[in-house]
Amino acid sequence: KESRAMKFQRQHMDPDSQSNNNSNYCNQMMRRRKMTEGRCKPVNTFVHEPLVEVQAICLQGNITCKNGQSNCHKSSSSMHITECRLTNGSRYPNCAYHTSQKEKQIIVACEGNPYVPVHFDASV
Ligand SMILES: Nc1ncnc2c1ncn2[C@@H]1O[C@H](C(=O)NS(=O)(=O)C[C@H]2[C@@H](O)[C@H](n3ccc(=O)[nH]c3=O)O[C@@H]2CO)[C@@H](O)[C@H]1O
Repeated sequence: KESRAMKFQRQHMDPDSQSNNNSNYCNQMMRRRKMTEGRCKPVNTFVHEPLVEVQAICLQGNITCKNGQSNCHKSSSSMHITECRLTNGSRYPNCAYHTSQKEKQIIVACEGNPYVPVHFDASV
């Protein structure tokens, strides 16, 4: 069974590619990382920073998550990210995404021992 930490890495980590303005990046990556099976995941962010940098976010002060839990943490600096957003016209199984690259601080929820990111909450 895939751990929550590994699921976070599968869904949100892409340290090897520069922030991508290739308009097909999201179409390819959402499939490759298995977020278009059964349904098209509506919104997903990939982070183009080293894993250790994203894991270090969990050491930042606690803030409130969208779901009210207080195990969220905000990155101290902005990070290179790519936001994938489903286009209005896309119909499963043809999941078509807008690709937009940004530099924003990110908010993740952390859990476990070791205390690591398990959920992407938002970018600000
Ligand atoms: N505090 C917590 N602590 C621990 N766990 C927590 C906590 N909160 C939730 N989980 C769990 O996480 C799991 C999960 O998949 N949550 S999810 O909201 O659907 C994820 C969002 C995110 O993937 C994506 N998104 C969204 C915005 C954006 O900019 N970029 C972007 O990528 O869209 C998704 C839907 O918004 C679920 O099992 C829930 O129980």
